[in-house]
Amino acid sequence: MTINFSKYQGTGNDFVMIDGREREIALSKEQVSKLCDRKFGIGADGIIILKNKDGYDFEMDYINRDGSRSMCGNGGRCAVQFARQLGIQKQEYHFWAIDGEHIAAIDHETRWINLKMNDVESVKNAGNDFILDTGSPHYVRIVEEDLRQYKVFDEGRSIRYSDAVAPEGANVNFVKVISDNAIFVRTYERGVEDETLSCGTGVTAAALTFQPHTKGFSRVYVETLGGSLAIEFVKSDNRFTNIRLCGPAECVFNGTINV
Ligand SMILES: N[C@H](CCC[C@H](N)C(=O)O)C(=O)O
Repeated sequence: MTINFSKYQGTGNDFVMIDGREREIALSKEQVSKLCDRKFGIGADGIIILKNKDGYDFEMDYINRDGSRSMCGNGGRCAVQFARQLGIQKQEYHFWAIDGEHIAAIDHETRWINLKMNDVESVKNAGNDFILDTGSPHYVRIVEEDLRQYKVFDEGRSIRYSDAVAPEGANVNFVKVISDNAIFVRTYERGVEDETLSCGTGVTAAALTFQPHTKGFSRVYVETLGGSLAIEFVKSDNRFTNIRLCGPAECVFNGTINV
């Protein structure tokens, strides 16, 4: 199958973007793996297929490189930018994803995309750690040591396959607090089965939980290995609403591939 694609990245989390609006794109696990392979393929953490959806500007179908599906926050920003590249020009984008409806807008000054994430109704405590779903399942651990030296892969993989998050598993986020409104986050991603340079739903989960006693509106600045992001939200009791994941999304190159 010959596929035209665009390679996008959102703070270093990278995706093969495919326009599936006029043509049904059905990829096998082997084809997904090949496209994401960093030596034998294009190289990406996952694939995003844009589809038509009645009542929405588009539907975003995110596939991890192991073939599993989930919502993807960085991917959602890239999908909006890709839709604009395809000629869907809107002030506000309404799209459908595996976890429901999302609204997004492009800030033409900063060129950041502000993506509304679905509400988070509860956070589960696991010892001093947190478990929550921000469109995909997340485990959040706040660390005291130097996060740049931390064994993210080993520790992350161990938690990802632990009973604490069985049977679906979870993405695992390690958080170093910088200040009362800034954190540094590194993430082991389920479905990629490695650390990624950033994880959108992950930094959202980290921002919501690193200060358990906040109330009302917060804007948290997040540093990742792949770049900077900001997360806004309103907290009341253990519920989070008006969650916005704000950050860049850029096209790296366009191409054609046989897979
Ligand atoms: N690997 C995640 C989905 C992608 C999450 C991440 N890329 C993001 O930006 O939210 C999972 O299967 O739960």
